[in-house]
Amino acid sequence: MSGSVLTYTFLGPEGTFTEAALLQVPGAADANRVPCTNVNTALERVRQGEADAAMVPIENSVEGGVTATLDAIATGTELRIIREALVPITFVLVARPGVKISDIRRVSTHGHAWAQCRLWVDENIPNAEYVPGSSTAAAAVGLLEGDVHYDAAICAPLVAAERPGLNILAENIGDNPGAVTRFVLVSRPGALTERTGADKTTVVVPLPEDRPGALMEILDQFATRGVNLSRIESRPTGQYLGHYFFSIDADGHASDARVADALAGLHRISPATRFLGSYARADEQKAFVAPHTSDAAFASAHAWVRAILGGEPGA
Ligand SMILES: O=C(O)C(=O)Cc1ccccc1
Repeated sequence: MSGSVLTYTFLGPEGTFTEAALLQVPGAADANRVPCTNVNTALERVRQGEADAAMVPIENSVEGGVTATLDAIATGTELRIIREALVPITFVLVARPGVKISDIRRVSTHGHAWAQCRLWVDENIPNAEYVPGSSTAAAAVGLLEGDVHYDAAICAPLVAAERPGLNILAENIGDNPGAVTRFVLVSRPGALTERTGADKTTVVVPLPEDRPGALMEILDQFATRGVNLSRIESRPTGQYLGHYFFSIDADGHASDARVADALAGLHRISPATRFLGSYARADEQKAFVAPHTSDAAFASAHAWVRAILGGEPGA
């Protein structure tokens, strides 16, 4: 970190979809942008205070949760999501000049990109072997750097456009034309981000063990308070077989009474529940709030209970 210029880490190198997400953050174009070879390193630099925030992929409309990110923010020193960004995803197949589609034996890219181009690969290069890459851009740049053991890469159109040494062999090769990836900007815990009225709250809830109906109890905390969920995923804690946590996105902000009440309920059921932040929704969609779950309804209910406890006649 240097002076007032912010430092952001991201899953690099230059040209990843993650960098495109970072560039949506106001001021990021003029900030210090530090590419990292994996999500863990990007987050660790924030934990160590070497960067102000990290942009990392968290959820894909085709492939689902990005497990490396879900796991990295669920454990270790606490972090906070302060912002989200949505990036439409389109893929191209690139190779060195002279290489034809029929020459391709091995293809490298990020695992999520490979998973999203399955139909095109099966139809056009069915015998191609997959070589895992740390990112789409790293796979593409590798082709230019020489001694790699693959003949083609799948990456963003921008990477190819910026590098004359890469030939585009096929465009729009993603199986789903509407594919979108959601990225989150992750910082160290600090003041809660401001409520906008169109917010999202992310929590990690370890599932209490040997308790019938524990998952239903967790979901009930949201349901009875009229809080809609937009993502729920179970992940193994990695400690032993059968031990899981749930990673959950809920509509609303921790300062909304219905969300705060749901958080308190989660803490009672599972005291190791981790609050990962409340932040503005990228699509600016406001949550539907039923009258009986509004802030006013909670305030009136709490006042009524206080009156009872104070020995006043109940209304
Ligand atoms: O590898 C990249 O470019 C990334 O930013 C990760 C990724 C890969 C595939 C889809 C969306 C994000």
